[in-house]
Amino acid sequence: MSKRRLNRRQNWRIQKIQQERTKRAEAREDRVQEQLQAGELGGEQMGTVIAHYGSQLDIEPADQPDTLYRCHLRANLPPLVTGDRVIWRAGSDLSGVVVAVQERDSELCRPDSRGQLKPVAANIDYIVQVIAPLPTPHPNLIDRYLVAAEAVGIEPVILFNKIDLLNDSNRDHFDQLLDRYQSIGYRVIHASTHSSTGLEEIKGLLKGHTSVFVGQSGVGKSSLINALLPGVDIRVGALSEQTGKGTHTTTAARLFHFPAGGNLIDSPGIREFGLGHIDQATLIEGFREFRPFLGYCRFRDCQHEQEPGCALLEALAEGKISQKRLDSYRHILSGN
Ligand SMILES: Nc1nc2c(ncn2[C@@H]2O[C@H](COP(=O)(O)OP(=O)(O)OP(=O)(O)O)[C@@H](O)[C@H]2O)c(=O)[nH]1
Ligand SMILES: [Zn+2]
Repeated sequence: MSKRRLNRRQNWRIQKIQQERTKRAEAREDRVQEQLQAGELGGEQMGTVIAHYGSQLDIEPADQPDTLYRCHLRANLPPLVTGDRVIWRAGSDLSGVVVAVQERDSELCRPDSRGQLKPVAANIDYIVQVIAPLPTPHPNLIDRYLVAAEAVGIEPVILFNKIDLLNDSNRDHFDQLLDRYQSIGYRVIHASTHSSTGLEEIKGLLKGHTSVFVGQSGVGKSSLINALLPGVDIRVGALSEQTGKGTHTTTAARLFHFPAGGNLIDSPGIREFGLGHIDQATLIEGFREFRPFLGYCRFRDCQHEQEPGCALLEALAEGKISQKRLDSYRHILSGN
């Protein structure tokens, strides 16, 4: 088949899918209108998006914790994500309709299958970056996560897990590494799920806030989450949904309540957050302690390499920023 015919055929298929989608949305909106006219819906109330399944959402009423209403969305609303705060109206049998969404304080985005950034969770207060003596963190990796958190304006917290694995040969290295972040102003918590160390401090920090846990594979995220959320098997049950084709595990984010207070939003996608592409301006501003010096170099296009009058190099000479962090910035910039 010619390329042109192939293209035409693809376009036709895409159009058809879009038409069907529109038709379904219209049918849903008709149903909502019917319910509204029949007076079947309760009054407006506040709620939170706990999870979403295609066109439907699980909404938790603000005054009825742990009860979920399977809701549709009014057609005029933008796509919603886990953590969104909404105004909704209850229908019968734990159903309902979302009628409005509140402005987000923050959002996490991930590239979709076509590489376009899409929000996956909203209203997050902390990005808890879990690191451990094993697998050994690459300093660049910590900085990458910090930059990613700074870029979305969410406070990062460094959770140093598996401290039971510290010994005389690695303790000094990690003390120095973490001191560096603490002196920049980041919160660092030491913990071990094996020896139940630091869990109370974590619970205290997370209380009253919504957090996500990120970090490389094997650092103990699941172990930590299971210790903080007893009774919820984070990897299985909670993340699966019933569909016509049987049960399948979705990668969509879900919000959980910690028994000690506060919320966790979790999904496999969120755990890997932060490793995507970042432009140069966002990258350098993501080094929090560099900010007071940015814009003060003699040359406007200063690359902070060896230029005279470089404010960043002066800050380095005066000990106001560390060589390690500057090296890390350069490494990430060069694509390493
Ligand atoms: N020594 C020690 N090992 C731990 C600790 N916490 C977790 N582990 C072990 O580390 C390994 C990885 O733990 P997980 O909780 O699965 O790590 P994860 O970060 O969820 O890994 P992914 O699911 O691959 O992202 C397991 O063998 C755990 O038993 C700890 O505090 N001390
Ligand atoms: Zn400079």
